[in-house]
Amino acid sequence: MRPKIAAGNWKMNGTAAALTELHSLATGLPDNPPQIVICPPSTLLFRATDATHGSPIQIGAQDCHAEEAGAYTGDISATMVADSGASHVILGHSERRDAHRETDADVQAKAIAAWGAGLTAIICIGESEAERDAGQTLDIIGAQLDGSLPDAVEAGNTVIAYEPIWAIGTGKVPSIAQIKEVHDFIRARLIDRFGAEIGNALPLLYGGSVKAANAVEIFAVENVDGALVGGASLKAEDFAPIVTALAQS
Ligand SMILES: O=C(CO)COP(=O)(O)O
Repeated sequence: MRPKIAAGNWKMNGTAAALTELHSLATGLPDNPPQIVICPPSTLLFRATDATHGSPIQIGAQDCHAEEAGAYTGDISATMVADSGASHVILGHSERRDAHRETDADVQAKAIAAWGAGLTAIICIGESEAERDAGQTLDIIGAQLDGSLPDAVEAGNTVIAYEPIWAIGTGKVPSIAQIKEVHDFIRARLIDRFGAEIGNALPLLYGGSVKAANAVEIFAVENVDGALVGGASLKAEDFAPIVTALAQS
């Protein structure tokens, strides 16, 4: 059985005042909560792990460098992320692939660094609107998967997040058939490369304008094991119903 995962990506949002959202979220969880991973900005990592200590909420970073230490002004290493008590790290988010020119090879190197520090890598892939319109979605997704995932993937060290770029922060969500098509494709590609045991064990998250209002139908899709949520993860009152929908799926 694959774990169900409700992950929140706070992006560049949140000062110390936002830590109260973690307390609120922790006190309102359903009886059998899924895995919950909140990824605040790196300035909050240590305090977020303190704030969620003893609760089922886990903490993740939004990026890490591929090197363990060195002259990389402004970056943080996987070792530093793990030192904060965080358990996960998002890698290859489309905003970093775009604004920071991250390539599949960069993402692959970062995943290896993340695993070396004991972190679970949440590896993001997704097509642009132009690529979808041109009928290239599965080619793009396949190439990103092939290039971003290292060979040494294991069931417990990696989560894949499918986030169509055109659905991020836009309120536009793919149809259920489109989500199913891509998730089934990813599952088949993973099984093809890593074998049935690992390929079937890797959790696949959908991301892009997930809200309480659409969570139930998205979580009903086969091969959707949870969500990577941006805007609706910032407030406990918005994220809690998504967590509950996943618990009940
Ligand atoms: O990019 C996302 C999560 O990583 C999705 O963001 P939104 O949920 O705000 O569309």
